[in-house]
Amino acid sequence: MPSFPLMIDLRNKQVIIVGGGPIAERKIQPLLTSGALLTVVSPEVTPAIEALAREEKLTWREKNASPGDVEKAFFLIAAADKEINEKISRAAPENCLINNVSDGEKGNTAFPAIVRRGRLTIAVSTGGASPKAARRIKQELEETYDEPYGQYMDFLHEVRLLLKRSDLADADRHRWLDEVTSPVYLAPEKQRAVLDRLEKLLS
Ligand SMILES: C[C@@]1(CC(=O)O)c2cc3[nH]c(cc4nc(cc5[nH]c(cc(n2)[C@H]1CCC(=O)O)[C@@](C)(CC(=O)O)[C@@H]5CCC(=O)O)C(CC(=O)O)=C4CCC(=O)O)c(CCC(=O)O)c3CC(=O)O
Ligand SMILES: NC(=O)C1=CN([C@@H]2O[C@H](COP(=O)(O)OP(=O)(O)OC[C@H]3O[C@@H](n4cnc5c(N)ncnc54)[C@H](O)[C@@H]3O)[C@@H](O)[C@H]2O)C=CC1
Repeated sequence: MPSFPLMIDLRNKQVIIVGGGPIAERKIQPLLTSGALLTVVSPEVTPAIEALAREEKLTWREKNASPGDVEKAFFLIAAADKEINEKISRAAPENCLINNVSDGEKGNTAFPAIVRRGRLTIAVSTGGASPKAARRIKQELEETYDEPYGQYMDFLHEVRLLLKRSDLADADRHRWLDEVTSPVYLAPEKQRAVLDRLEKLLS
């Protein structure tokens, strides 16, 4: 499927996961911090999904999926076996986002491999060519964009907010915004120096 990458706000949206095996468990993982209302419909679930249900991080409906379970879905993840996935996908509302784990072409969304460093998100998709290659490329990116990038994003955010509030000329603002994208500013002491200079300049 020709696909378009997009960041989605899932807060308070109904996300229904049909099936509770290891693949459902893997798809649920990045959704846990999305603010979505997660419901798993499956007669059996993995111990990790059961634990999430106990912790009230998701709702578990302990049953075979039926059309009524997905009628309010904003996003359906069909993660049971092939036949069930197809049947339940047909019951989803029009315009529902659908991820079909047994046949990507039968849904309208695909999970990328994800690197997260605070506000930085890097998503890798191979368009169904090779999920294992997506994983390998993700691992390479994890080494390049390592843990300090999370804190660095907070610094960039702070700089940008300060500049937005300033009455600096556009050209000067852009000069600052360019300057701080240099990896030199991954170092907290360099960040401090920039923030001090900016605060003086803008006060
Ligand atoms: C289309 C897509 C739709 C979707 O599921 O969203 C899809 C579809 C399918 N995957 C299958 C198999 C495998 N998927 C993985 C792994 C991952 N699969 C992921 C995404 C996607 N998988 C979407 C495309 C993304 C892209 O193309 O880049 C990742 C990136 C994200 C995630 O799952 O979170 C995650 C790695 C994440 C990470 O490590 O970070 C492994 C590797 C392993 O498990 O070791 C295998 C076994 C090896 C193999 O088959 O290649 C099968 C056959 C099922 C069967 O055999 O029945 C189908 C069905 C089909 O081909 O249509
Ligand atoms: N997209 C991907 O990344 C990948 C997809 N797959 C595919 O994912 C699918 C699921 O894989 P696993 O989790 O390993 O399988 P699994 O067999 O361990 O899990 C299936 C789950 O579906 C539940 N289930 C069975 N009947 C149901 C019904 N009527 N309604 C609701 N739930 C029902 C079962 O209780 C179980 O929890 C397989 O079809 C496999 O081919 C496999 C590897 C990767």
